[in-house]
Amino acid sequence: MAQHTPQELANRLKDGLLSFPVTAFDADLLFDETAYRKHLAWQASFPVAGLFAAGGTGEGFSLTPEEIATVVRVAVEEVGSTVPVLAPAAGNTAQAVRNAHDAEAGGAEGLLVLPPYLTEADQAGLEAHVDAVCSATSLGVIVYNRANAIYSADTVARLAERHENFIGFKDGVGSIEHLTKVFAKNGDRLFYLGGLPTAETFALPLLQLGMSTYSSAMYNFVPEFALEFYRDVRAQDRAAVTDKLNRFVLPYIEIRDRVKGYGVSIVKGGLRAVGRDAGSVRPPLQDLTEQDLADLKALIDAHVLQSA
Ligand SMILES: O=C([O-])C(=O)C[C@H](O)[C@@H](O)C(=O)[O-]
Repeated sequence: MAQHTPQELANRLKDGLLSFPVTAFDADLLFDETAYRKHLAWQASFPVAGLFAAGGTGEGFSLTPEEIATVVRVAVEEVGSTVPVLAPAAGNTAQAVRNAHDAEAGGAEGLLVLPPYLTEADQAGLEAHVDAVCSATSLGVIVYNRANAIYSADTVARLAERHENFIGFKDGVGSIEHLTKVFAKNGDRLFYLGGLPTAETFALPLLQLGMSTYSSAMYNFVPEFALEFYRDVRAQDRAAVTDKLNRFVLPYIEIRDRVKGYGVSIVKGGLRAVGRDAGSVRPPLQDLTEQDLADLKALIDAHVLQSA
């Protein structure tokens, strides 16, 4: 049973950093519950506003619906008493609705609707997809605007009008024009979170567009740095943000961009580099090469851990 109403959840999430934990796998790439619990307990020992289990960084797209239900249940058991746990609603509409039911039964506080797989989709279809998820649950629902799921300002407004439990808009595209339209039309009815790869890169400019928070993948392995970065963003301390971008974030995305899919792999690489291994990524992703991992470790050692 959720402890927050959808509006309470929105209020809690909008003013703090959001954690998107990796899903730990063992040597056979099966869910490693012990390692996952250990990772979550560490993640929740810092002041984050919410924890999104089996999101993008959590390789939700590589998990079966049964695995997603298990991962979410385990996250709620492990950290749900201290931080709200949100679950993915992924894939086709039937699967997303099933994820919503499982999440509610497992004690999650909210849902993130991930883009459906493969097919192109336009507004009426996307609206029907989100309608189905919102109607299937009393949990707060956030849509992830990315890839084949681009929600127009009007679609967002209609969904917000119809569903009290529709609470948030997460963006993974970064179109200033689109975000301006969505925010101008929907204002404070929703909260807005940045979800571009390595969201720190865009956090300060997106704050001006109404995005008061973001999903931090790097929070997985350098939580104190990520929280300090978020504080600098919210204080609009441009000098401190620029210093951290130059020192760590921009060299980090240079490594991330060496191979497609490294946006997730580099996070598991970061955990390996700081001695908190959560296993390999599942195909179609691939692990960092030895050289890329060594470069990442040197970067973390020199510019994050030294100054922590
Ligand atoms: O679902 C997810 O993991 C994401 O939103 C992607 C990342 O958290 C992204 O914001 C990042 O890489 O910082």
